[in-house]
Amino acid sequence: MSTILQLAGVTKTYGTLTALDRLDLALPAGRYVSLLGPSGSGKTTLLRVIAGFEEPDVGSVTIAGRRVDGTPAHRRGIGFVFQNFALFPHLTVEKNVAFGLENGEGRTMAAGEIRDRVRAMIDLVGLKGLEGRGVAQISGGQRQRVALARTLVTEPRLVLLDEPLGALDANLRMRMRDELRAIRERLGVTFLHVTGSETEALAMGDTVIVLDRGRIGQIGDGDTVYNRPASRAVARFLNCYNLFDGSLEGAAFVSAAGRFPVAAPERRPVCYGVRYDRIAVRDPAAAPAADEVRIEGAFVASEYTGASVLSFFALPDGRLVEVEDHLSHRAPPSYEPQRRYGLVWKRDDALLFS
Ligand SMILES: Nc1ncnc2c1ncn2[C@@H]1O[C@H](COP(=O)(O)OP(=O)(O)OP(=O)(O)O)[C@@H](O)[C@H]1O
Repeated sequence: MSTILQLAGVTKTYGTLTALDRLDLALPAGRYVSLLGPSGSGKTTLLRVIAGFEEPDVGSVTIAGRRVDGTPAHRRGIGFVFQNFALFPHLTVEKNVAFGLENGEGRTMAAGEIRDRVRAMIDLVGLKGLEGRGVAQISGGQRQRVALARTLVTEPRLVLLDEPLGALDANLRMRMRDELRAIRERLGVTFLHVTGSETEALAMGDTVIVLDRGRIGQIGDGDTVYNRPASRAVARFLNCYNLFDGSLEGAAFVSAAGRFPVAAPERRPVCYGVRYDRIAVRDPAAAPAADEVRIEGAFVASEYTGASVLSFFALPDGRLVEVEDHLSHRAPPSYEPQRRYGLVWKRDDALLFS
């Protein structure tokens, strides 16, 4: 598979702050890539460096085999879609989409060809019939599609999307996720999509990149990142793991929450993680099976998140353990406030981080 984007040793500092730290990255062509990371981890800086709005202090940026650092943004063959997409309010949907083709540098496309390409793109993003509307007379989701069509019509090889769904309500956001994936597949280009939402990143990306303090914390398919986060920092960011700091003592990992038996680890772990949805809630009198780990916690509260229920249990030292019940698997749980429960998971479901 060919590489559409390659970064080698890219560093970007602002004064004493290192936003990107000797970052290496190679992206295969024709993929949906989600870029995820905590606030301040460098996501926007990375997009700006790729786009050419910022130059790296050190390192190179190569797009489709051509080194582009030092090349102005508009000559890099990249498209952008941002959250606050500024459409031209006085122009129609069709004119907005045509803008880049009619006004782009060095373009000499015949009017008929422009019209055909614009119409085809409007069709592709699902706006057929709205060509003549002003962009003030269409919905937020439709405006988002105009912004996308306007970018895609110039046939970029790489499209950078910075929180493009951030301004949409939850329902529309879900629909647009599917549409963005479908549109990308039809065009066969690479999308690099920055999102603050781990569920969005895991749901949308063929490849998921997690940035951690200006470096790649992990890159892999969504399943791998979700099931096997590469570090404590990545697991913490995914927001679906209970993490216990501690150390190995013989055949157990010992933390303030208890002694958890472990299989012999390769390296000395300093953190033990168990995913919210790997924990079963049992009667406190029930003994665990030989391959299970068990602690006790008092039920505090539950929170519905749509497809699942998240329940919080307080351990004796006051820290909270989170348990997720997927509603497709069973009826919603009902726990008694303050009552103590056994919290049980399989020993082999736990992850150790060194
Ligand atoms: N123009 C700038 N001048 C100074 N510092 C900056 C500038 N742009 C970004 N930074 C700093 O660089 C670091 C990375 O910022 P960046 O915006 O890339 O993070 P991010 O992952 O996109 O965060 P968020 O999710 O909050 O948007 C932050 O600490 C930020 O304060």
